[in-house]
Amino acid sequence: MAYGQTSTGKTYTVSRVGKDDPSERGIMVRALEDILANASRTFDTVEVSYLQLYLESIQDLLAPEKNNIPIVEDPKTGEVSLPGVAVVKLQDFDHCLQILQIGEANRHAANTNINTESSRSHAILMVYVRKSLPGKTENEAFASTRDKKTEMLLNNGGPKVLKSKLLLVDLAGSERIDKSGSEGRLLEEARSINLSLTSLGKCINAVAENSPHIPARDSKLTRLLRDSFGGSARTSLIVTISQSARNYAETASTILFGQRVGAYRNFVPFTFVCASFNRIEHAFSLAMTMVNTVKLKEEFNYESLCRKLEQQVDYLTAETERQNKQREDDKEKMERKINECQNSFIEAERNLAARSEFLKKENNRLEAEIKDLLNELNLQKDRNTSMSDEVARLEMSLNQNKSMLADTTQMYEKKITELMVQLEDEQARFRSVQEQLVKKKILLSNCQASYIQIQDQKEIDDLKMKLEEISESHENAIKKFQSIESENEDLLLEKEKLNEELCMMQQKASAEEKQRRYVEDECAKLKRRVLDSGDGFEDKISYTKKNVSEVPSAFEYAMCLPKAHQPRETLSSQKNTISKILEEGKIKFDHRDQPNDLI
Ligand SMILES: Nc1ncnc2c1ncn2[C@@H]1O[C@H](COP(=O)(O)OP(=O)(O)OP(=O)(O)O)[C@@H](O)[C@H]1O
Repeated sequence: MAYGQTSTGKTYTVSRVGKDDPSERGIMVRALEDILANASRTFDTVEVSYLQLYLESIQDLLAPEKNNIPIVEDPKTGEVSLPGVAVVKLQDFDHCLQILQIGEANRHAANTNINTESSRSHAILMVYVRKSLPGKTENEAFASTRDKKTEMLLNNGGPKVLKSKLLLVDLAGSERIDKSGSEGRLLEEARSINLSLTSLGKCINAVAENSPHIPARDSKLTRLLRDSFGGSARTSLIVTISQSARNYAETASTILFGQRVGAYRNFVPFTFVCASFNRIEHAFSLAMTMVNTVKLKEEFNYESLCRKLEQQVDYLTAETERQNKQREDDKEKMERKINECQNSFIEAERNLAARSEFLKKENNRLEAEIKDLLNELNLQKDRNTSMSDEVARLEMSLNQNKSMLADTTQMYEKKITELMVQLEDEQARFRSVQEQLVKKKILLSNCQASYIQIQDQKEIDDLKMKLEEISESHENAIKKFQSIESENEDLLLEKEKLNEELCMMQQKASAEEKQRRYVEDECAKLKRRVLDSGDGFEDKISYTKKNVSEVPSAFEYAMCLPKAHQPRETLSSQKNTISKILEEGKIKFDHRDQPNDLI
């Protein structure tokens, strides 16, 4: 075990790997080198585990993900084991260096994580050596390498295995908490380290005093080292001390600890290593010298130590005064800063109040604006409703107009049919008049023929008179026929006009239908936009109104309302013409009924 104040060279002495320079190697490497050199590759195994104990938690340095490893003690043998911890079998010395390097790197990484160069954990290298001892007849080649003990075991019987364990412990540095001024996590670490070191000291004291109870359960460190106290175990301690006068108190307590351990009966060599020595070999030689010296206590000059301690007290008092003064200055500065902060706080509060006032006003204004906008929206909604009513009314009137148009068209068609019937009647009557005319012509020619035969002048005169009458009536009939023909032509023209008007009206009706659909679409769009937002609603309403206002004039035109006088006049003239024709037809009828001799 290496024990000593922090930064006095424990890690330097114990754990350094010194891969490239053998003189840089610590005790761990040197011990393993020695063990491997004396082990048979065929029959012996050398295994290692490398752990660190930080804040009462055991971490595997060869598999750092394994943390908080439990300690198990065999109640019978008292052997300590760590289930789950990595146990690596060493192949050769190079492999051993690799393993120790890995352990060192993981310990360094752990220290960096807790942001310190100093080791705040206890590092423990466990070396398990198993030496196979072949039976008497086996492998005589190894006879020369056997020592007395082996020989003795062999003489006792068959093959055996010699088991041994070496623990190399780099303890965390002890420190005086009041002096180091550690706080927070550092304080917690220091407490944990000091606690474990104190319980280590207690255990050693107990062993030294041959006490029946060893308080090994007080800390994990002592539980881990449980099987190293007493029994067949041997313990060596390396004590590291600082050469600085400032650390005399710690140095003294470290040496006292070493002295206690020195009283332990199983203790083997007692070693001092001083960090002021540059080479470890020098330190060892000094240690060996120290082993043979008398009690350490007698080595000390307490008067000079006392003087030096007094000097240290003076220095510390001056330092305390200096720090107090600096604290006073800092306090003044802080008070000034607090005042400044208070002023700026008051200013900020004032600004906040002004800002809050402004925000209140702004809020009121916005609320009023929202109210106006809501009113406007309601107004727009009303307008929208009235627009919808207007659209519905227009739709209704359009439907009515449509039905009226259909009625009018039907009426005109009926009239046309009637006029056609009348025309056909007139044509039939005209044909009968023509037939009568032909008959009368024949009659006239017969009369002329009979006139030649009539000698009587009177008869001739009568006949002449009758002839003249007949000719006259004949001419009248021709005239009437011509007038009927012209009326017939007029009627045909009238019919064509009516057809044209009907076509026009149908076209206008379809145009109106389109107009109506367009208005409906516009209304639907407007409804949708009104629902989405009230923006631009006024413009759309006026646009729609304009479009809608044009609709009735087109209807009026299409439906022959007051603007369209022409078709109505045509209709009355048609009626007149038709009644004329009917009268003429009646006259013809009357004529037909007259006796033939009168004609
Ligand atoms: N014998 C020595 N020769 C030269 N340098 C040394 C010697 N011993 C220690 N040092 C140096 O002193 C410093 C502190 O040593 P080290 O880290 O080994 O101390 P420590 O006791 O392990 O400290 P801690 O307990 O805080 O981890 C290191 O820089 C180391 O190189």
